[in-house]
Amino acid sequence: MSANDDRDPLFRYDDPVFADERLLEITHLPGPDRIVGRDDQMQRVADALNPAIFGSEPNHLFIFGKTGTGKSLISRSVTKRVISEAGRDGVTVKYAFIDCGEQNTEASIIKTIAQIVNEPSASGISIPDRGLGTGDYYKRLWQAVDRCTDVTIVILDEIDMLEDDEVLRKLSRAGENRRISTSSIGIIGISNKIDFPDHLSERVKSSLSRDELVFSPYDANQLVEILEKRRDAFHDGVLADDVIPLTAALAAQEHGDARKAIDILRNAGRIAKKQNASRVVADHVRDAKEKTEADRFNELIEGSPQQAKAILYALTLLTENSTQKEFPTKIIYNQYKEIAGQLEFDVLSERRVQEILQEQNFLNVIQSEREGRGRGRGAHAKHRLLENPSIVKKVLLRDSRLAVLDEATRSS
Ligand SMILES: Nc1ncnc2c1ncn2[C@@H]1O[C@H](COP(=O)(O)OP(=O)(O)OP(=O)(O)O)[C@@H](O)[C@H]1O
Repeated sequence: MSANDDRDPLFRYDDPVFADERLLEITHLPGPDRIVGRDDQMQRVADALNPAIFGSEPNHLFIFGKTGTGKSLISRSVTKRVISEAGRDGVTVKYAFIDCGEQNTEASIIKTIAQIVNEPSASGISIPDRGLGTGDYYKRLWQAVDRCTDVTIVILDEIDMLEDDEVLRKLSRAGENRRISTSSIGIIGISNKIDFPDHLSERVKSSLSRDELVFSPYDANQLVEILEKRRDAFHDGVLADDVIPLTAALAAQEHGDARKAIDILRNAGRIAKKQNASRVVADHVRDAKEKTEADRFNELIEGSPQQAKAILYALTLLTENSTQKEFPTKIIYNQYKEIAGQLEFDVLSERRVQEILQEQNFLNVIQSEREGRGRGRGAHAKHRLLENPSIVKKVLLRDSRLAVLDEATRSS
C-alpha cells in the first residue's frame, strides 16, 4: 500500500513537474549563491548600508533600472545580510519594505513602517490601523524606532508613485531634527524612472543627500544563468534542453528582464502540468510567454475604469490597422468617440481623454511623447502601446462589453 492510498482522492498529492515551485515565486528571496552578475551593485548597496552594522546612520540610496533587473532583490538581500552581521554585535537593525504602488500616502507609509518595527512589549505603545492623524502616526513611529531598533532601513519600491514626497524629507532628517535620538533611519528608494529625482520637490531635492545607482538589463547569457540556478524548482529531467535558453531569449527580447524570464519558466511548468505532460518543452514556453505578457498587462490595467479601457481599445485598433505605431491625441479621440458611441457610454471630452492617456502613460501602459514645442502637452502629444496589440486586445476583451463590440465589428 502506498503512502497516499488513504488520502482523499479528490486531490493530487504528487507533482510530476515541480520539485519546489516556491523557488520561482516572485516573493522568494534567493540566497547569495543564486544571485547572478550583480557583485558591483551589491557592493555599492553594502557600502551605503555599512554604517548600520555599527548602529550608525546609513547613507540614503536611490536605485534605478528597468523592471526585472534585480533592484528589489539586491536591496532586500544586502539588507538581510546587514541585519545578520549587526546582530552579531548586538546591534538591532530592522527593515520595512514598502510598495508605494500600493501604499502611496504619507500616513499609510508611516503607519506601516511603525507597525513593522514596533514591539509593543518593548515600546509600550501600539500602532492602531486607523484612528490617528498623520502627526500622531509620526510621533509613534519615532517612539517605536527609538525604543525597538538601533537602525531602521526603509525600502521604498516604486518610489515615483509617492503621492507626496514630504515623507522622504521627514524620514531622512529625523535624526538631524531630533525626532529620534538613540537610533537612525536609512532610505533606499527604488524606481524604474531614471528621471525621478528631477520630479522631487525642491525642498526634498536639497535636503535628501543620497547615493545613486543604476541597474542595467541582463543579457541573454545572464538570464540563462539565473534560470539555471533555479532549475531545482523542477524534478530532474523534466526540462527539455532548449527550455532554459529559449526562455532566456524570449525574456531578453525587449530588455533583459529576470522577472519575465522566471515568470515564463514557471508558467511553462504550470501549462505542462495542466496538460499532464511529463516534460516541459519549447511549445509550453511559447504559450507561457503569451500568458505571462497578458497577465502582466492585465495587472497594469486591472482596476482601470471602462472609459480608460475604451480609450486603450481605440489605440489598439489604430495600431492594428496601420503601419504606424504612434498616434496623436486627436486621432485616438476620434476613434474613441466612435467606440464610446457604440458602447453607449457618455462620450468624454477630448481634454479628459488626454488626461486618461497621461495617467496610462504614468502607469507604463502606454508611452506618450510630446511633439515639438506645441502649447500644452495635451493636444500635441503622441501615444503608443508598449505591449504587442494582440496581447493588449486579448486582455481588453476580457471585458464583456468590449468583447461583444469586437465580435460585432468583426462579423459586420
Ligand atoms: N541577478 C539576479 N540573480 C538571480 N535572480 C534575479 C536576479 N535579478 C533578478 N532576479 C529575480 O528576478 C525577479 C525580479 O527581480 P526584482 O524584483 O528584484 O526586479 P526589480 O528590478 O526590482 O523589478 P521591478 O522594477 O519590476 O520591481 C525576482 O524573482 C528576482 O529574484
